[in-house]
Amino acid sequence: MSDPAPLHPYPDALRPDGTPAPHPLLTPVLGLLGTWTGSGRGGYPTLDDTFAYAQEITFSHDGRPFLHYASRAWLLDADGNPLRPSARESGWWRLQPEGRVEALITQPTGVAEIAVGRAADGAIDLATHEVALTSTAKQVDATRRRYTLTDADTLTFEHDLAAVGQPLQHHLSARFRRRGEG
Ligand code: HEM
Repeated sequence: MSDPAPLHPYPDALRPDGTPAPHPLLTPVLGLLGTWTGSGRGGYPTLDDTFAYAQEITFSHDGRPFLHYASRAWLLDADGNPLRPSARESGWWRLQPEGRVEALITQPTGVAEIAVGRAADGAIDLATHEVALTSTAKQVDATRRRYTLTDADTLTFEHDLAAVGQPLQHHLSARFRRRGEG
């Protein structure tokens, strides 16, 4: 008789040289695979102060031409200690020919973004195609996200935001190091 609760037979891979082999369309984003941790600073004209935060990001794949993306951030106090949980999001980056990316990203704040862009030469640039909001979400009109691999183990991130009546402008910048496995 078969096991009623079998392990998933197709676990996600966090490395380009793991199993399953990445789909060829993932070639322009292979450098992102894995878990990244780092910290950054953010702000917005509507906020009294800028803030410091830490963040963990994971990109994985299951052999098909999309990445699973998950991010969790937490705010830091002036001494760099955790203050409280902050933004979370997760989604799917669908890779198309010539490094074109279609990303679907959802947040627990009631925001669902579809972003489009391109991955090339270690940089991924995504801009909003459409935003859907739940009835209680804050107004978010657009974002722009730029990820840059400055070397194999270092990732930088810039995030611009058009929201709550403000035009597109800086919300976040961060720098991450690849977290070793095991
Ligand atoms: C690492 C990721 C992020 C961090 C650490 C972060 C942090 C913050 C913080 C600290 C605030 C001030 C309110 C509060 O204390 O919670 C804020 C406000 C806000 N953030 Fe972010 N955020 C992140 C990502 C995003 C993303 C991806 C979006 C939109 C797609 C976004 C949209 C907003 C909006 C709309 C506000 C409200 C501004 C206002 O009402 O004045 N944030 N964020």
